[in-house]
Parts: sequence; structure tokens; C-alpha cells
Amino acid sequence: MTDRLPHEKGFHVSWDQLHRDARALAWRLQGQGPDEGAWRAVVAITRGGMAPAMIVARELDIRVVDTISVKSYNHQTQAAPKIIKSPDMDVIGDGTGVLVIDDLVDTGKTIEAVRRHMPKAQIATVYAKPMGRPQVDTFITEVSQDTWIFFPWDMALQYVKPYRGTD
Ligand SMILES: O=P(O)(O)OC[C@H]1O[C@H](OP(=O)(O)OP(=O)(O)O)[C@H](O)[C@@H]1O
Ligand SMILES: O=c1[nH]c(=O)c2nc[nH]c2[nH]1
Ligand SMILES: [Mg+2]
Repeated sequence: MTDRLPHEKGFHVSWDQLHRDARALAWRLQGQGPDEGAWRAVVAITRGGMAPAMIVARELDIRVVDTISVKSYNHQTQAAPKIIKSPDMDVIGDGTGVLVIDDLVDTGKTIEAVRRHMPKAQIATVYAKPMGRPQVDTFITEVSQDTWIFFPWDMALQYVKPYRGTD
């Protein structure tokens, strides 16, 4: 178990926002691959990386998509990251020309484990916190370390009381 700062703030991301930010990530990565700017494959870090990876693969016309499963969090508490499913190493190799996508980097421990697996891959996240930021090659939006990011798949629309009550 790792000691973690309390999360004083919440950053709530809608599907629409996630779509726009993942598209911005694809835009930034476009033309940066080693083969005339193209990327060979996308590897999503499950599960949070799957939606952004799909959007990036769609925008950059990458048809080879694989996953790596790293388990470390149980709700907001972190344990040592463990790779419980690897991508097809015959296809992915050392990661040259491969884009690894995750929704966010927080402490950087998940990406540290992934990088050991695919040392030559380009690792990109949509969101980054300062502690993990040095671990990623590319990201779109930085949020403070004491912020918990809430993703659309963890939320639901619900009624909110008006500021001024009428009863
Ligand atoms: O930089 P770190 O401190 O390692 O944290 C970042 C990781 O934590 C979350 O995944 P989680 O392990 O909760 O699994 P999930 O994607 O299946 O929700 C998030 O999606 C990142 O993968
Ligand atoms: O949904 C999430 N939001 C976060 O801010 C975070 N940090 C690590 N893992 C996380 N999962
Ligand atoms: Mg994850």
C-alpha cells in the first residue's frame, strides 16, 4: 500500500470532454511515429485507457490495437502494480512504433511497470498529475496532485438542488 495525499478536489470529465481531449492527444501524436510519421499499433492500458485508445486509433487510422492490464488501485487506494495480461509480444516487440495510451498518470507507477515491458514505446495519457508527469512522453491536460479525476464511466447524471430553495 502506498501513502497518498488526500484528494481535496474533484475534476469531473464528461464523455464530450473526454472525446475532445483524446482527439487533441491524437492530433499531437499524428506524424510523430518512426515510419514516415506513422504508428504501427496502439496498446491500451486497461481499463481506463481503452476509450481514449479507441479514439486515438480511429483518428490516426491504426488498425492494430492490443491491451495491457495493470492492476494497482482498489477505489482510491494503491497497491504495487501487477501486470496481469500482456500484449502480443510477437506484434509489439520492444515497443518501437507503438503508442501506449492511458487515461491518466498519477504517481507514475502504472506506467513505470508498462515501460519496463515495452521500453521503446511512446507513452501518452490524456491527463497527468505532477508526480507522474515525467513518466509520460505526451499528455494533454495537467491537474494538481490533490485532485481526483472522475471519468464519465464512473458517473451518472443526477438531480442537483438549486442554490436558492423555494420551500
Ligand atoms: O500513475 P498511477 O498512480 O499508477 O495511476 C494511474 C492509473 O490508475 C488508474 O487505473 P486503475 O489501476 O485504477 O485501473 P482501471 O484503469 O482499470 O480503472 C488509471 O486509469 C491509470 O491507469
Ligand atoms: O479515476 C481515477 N481518477 C484519478 O484521479 C486516479 N488516480 C489514480 N487512479 C485514478 N483513477
Ligand atoms: Mg488504469
